[in-house]
This record gives sequence, C-alpha cells and structure tokens, in this order.
Amino acid sequence: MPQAAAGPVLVRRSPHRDARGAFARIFCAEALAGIGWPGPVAQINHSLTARRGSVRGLHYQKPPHAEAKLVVCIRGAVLDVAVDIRPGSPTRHRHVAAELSAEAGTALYVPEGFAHGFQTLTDDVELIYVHSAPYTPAAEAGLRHDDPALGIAWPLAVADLSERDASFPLIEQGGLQA
Ligand SMILES: Cc1cn([C@H]2C[C@H](O)[C@@H](COP(=O)(O)OP(=O)(O)O[C@H]3O[C@H](C)C(=O)[C@H](O)[C@H]3O)O2)c(=O)[nH]c1=O
Repeated sequence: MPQAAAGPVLVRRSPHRDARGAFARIFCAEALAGIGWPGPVAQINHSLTARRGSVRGLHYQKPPHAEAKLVVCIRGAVLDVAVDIRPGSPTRHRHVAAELSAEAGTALYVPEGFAHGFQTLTDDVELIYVHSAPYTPAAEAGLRHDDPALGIAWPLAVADLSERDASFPLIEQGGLQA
C-alpha cells in the first residue's frame, strides 16, 4: 500500500477498450486510500463549463468542513490548480497545477487543506467531483484566482468568471480563512 501523499496527486485512469468502446474506473476507495483519501464519499458533483478560458474557483470549505476532492475531467481539458492553505505548512500559498483531460484520462486528488480551481482549455468542459465532505454553504470560502500572493500563471485570458469568484478578498486583505 503506497504511503499516503502529503499533497495533491495526479491520478490517471486506464480505460479498458474493446470493439464496443471503453470502460474506465472513475473512483476507487481502496486505491485512493493509499494516497490519503480520508473517508466515505459524501457527495459527487458534475459541472459543465461552456467557454474556453473560463475560471472556476479557487474554493475550499473551512474546518471542520474541510474536504478532499477527486476532480475528474470527462470532457475537454482544464488546467487544474490546488493551493496549499494549511496553517503552518512550509508550502502555504504555493500551488500545484496539472492539465487534466478526458483524452488523457487524468484526475487530480486534492487533499483537505487545499483550495481548488481551474481554467478551461477547451469549450464544453465537463468535470466530475468526488467529495469527502458534504456541501456546507456556511463553510464555503475562496481565494482570488488572480491574487498576486499566489502567482498562478493561468494560460489563457479569463473568459467567464462568477461574480462570487471575482469578489473574494485578496490574502493581504485577510482573505484566507482556513
Ligand atoms: C458545490 C455545490 C454547489 N451547490 C450550488 C451552490 C451554487 O448555487 C451552485 C454553483 O456552485 P459554485 O458556484 O460553487 O460552483 P463552482 O464555481 O463550479 O464550484 C465548483 O468548482 C470549484 C472549482 C470547486 O472546487 C468547487 O468544489 C465546486 O463547487 O451550486 C450545491 O447546491 N451543492 C454543492 O455541492
């Protein structure tokens, strides 16, 4: 059993292909426990983002509602980003970025203590999110995708962005509530 990872992990699914098409495992509790998945699946969500260049995030839930997520790209491609927001972490405010795509069969495991966001690299992107904690609106919080303290190099000009995501305070303004 591999050692649980301390941070985000890129996960690649292996489709079984035959003349009919393909079959792939999206989530395996046993396999993900080995990289740190913390417990039962609490919720599975699906998002569709129409325009290339759109940004969603960066979102997290405040403790004690912090959640791990498996972010699975099932259509198109995204640059997926996870920001370390763990108090006392030597890599706090640093991020990892990975391209996820349906074609490559890639997903990102985002542990508790990380804010998550993405930019679409194609039109009509669909993501599946597997969450380890239920959605708790009162615990919802976020970081600005363009916060200078994070230094995230988004590859494209930002297309669609929600008012909520655009209005998160900067970290220097006290914007981090983890
Ligand atoms: C997560 C969630 C949301 N909602 C409602 C709340 C809003 O009225 C609406 C859209 O939510 P939100 O604007 O947070 O959706 P996104 O901006 O796509 O956020 C998602 O993308 C970013 C990158 C993430 O990492 C979040 O986990 C994920 O929620 O669905 C629900 O009713 N249930 C839920 O579980």
